[in-house]
Amino acid sequence: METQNGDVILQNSEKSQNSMKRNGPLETIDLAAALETPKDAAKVISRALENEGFLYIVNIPDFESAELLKATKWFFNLPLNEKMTLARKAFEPENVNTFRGYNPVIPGGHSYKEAFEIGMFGDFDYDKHKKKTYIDSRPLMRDIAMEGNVWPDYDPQYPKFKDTIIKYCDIYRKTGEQVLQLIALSLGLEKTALDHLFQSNILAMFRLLHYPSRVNFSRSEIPDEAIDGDELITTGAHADSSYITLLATFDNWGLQMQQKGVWIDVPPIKDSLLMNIGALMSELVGGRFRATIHRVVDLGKDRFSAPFFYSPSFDADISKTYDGKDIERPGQYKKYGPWMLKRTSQFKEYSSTDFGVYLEK
Ligand SMILES: O=C(O)CCC(=O)C(=O)O
Ligand SMILES: [Fe+2]
Repeated sequence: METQNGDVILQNSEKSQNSMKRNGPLETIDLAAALETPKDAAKVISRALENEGFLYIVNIPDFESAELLKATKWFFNLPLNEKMTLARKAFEPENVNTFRGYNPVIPGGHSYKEAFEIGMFGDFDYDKHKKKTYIDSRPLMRDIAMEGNVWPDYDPQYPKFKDTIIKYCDIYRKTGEQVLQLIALSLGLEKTALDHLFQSNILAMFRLLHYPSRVNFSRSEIPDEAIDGDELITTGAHADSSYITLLATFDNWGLQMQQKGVWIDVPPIKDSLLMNIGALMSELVGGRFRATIHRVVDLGKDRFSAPFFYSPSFDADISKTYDGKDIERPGQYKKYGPWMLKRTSQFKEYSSTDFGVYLEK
């Protein structure tokens, strides 16, 4: 397997010079070239999303994964008590940030990771927080979704953390905007046809991840659900929820995607972002594109990654497919925000979060 994987990574780095060709098991698009020849890139995107459901994006202006990795490692290296000052309220009841911030490792599940999550609404605003609307003493979902970000204290040893993260939010977001237009083209629409979903106040989420390894744990400390044959799982099999996911895996293996029921390694490619789509985007395109199931396995060492979930505005209308057919779904949510919060509240990390009982539809 190692030789085979080694071959794949070699092919990938060779081919990344050469845009829009088949790239080992996955397609690649060159983002800078896609601006020049968007129709060609759109064809690659639709072929990839109809088949594997994953592709690489390379040649992303200003994207240097080493810079982002440095910031990611710096954050997770902070002492736990410092990180806990940024923890979401569910993990640290004295804190006021409910939706964005730090998620510590939760022992005992297939998911074994810590995360720092950043949204698109600037810094945490304590005055706005105090003015939140409550119904039966529970905050409105809309207010939670638009919560700002908490940041670690300024560190003169590494003053660039916040600026670097904001810079990468911007790079990912621009990449998302460009990819969305390529997707619109690939559906035979005008390139700006889907832009209205992402007009303002987008609920995109940037997530830094650190997976500590459990390989040296005793068997009794590892839950059965984290074991699949020889593999130790650190993020269980799932499809992403929302629209477009852009993922930096840095130089790490560990990501596996399911193809025809078989788990396939997704090799790292330097300075690339992996792209896949979530279940909602799959619905929006009438099932034409796949929201591919994937998981992460324990590599026997610390693993870092940085996904960005490029998600639309709270009020984006999710009731119809791109070609105007009604979408039937449990709960009949018509707007993205309530749908997303309902879905998020079902995840273990959010099980103790109060998302409010007032479900706008
Ligand atoms: O860490 C990774 O490589 C993948 C993470 C992932 O699938 C997710 O956060 O949805
Ligand atoms: Fe995922």
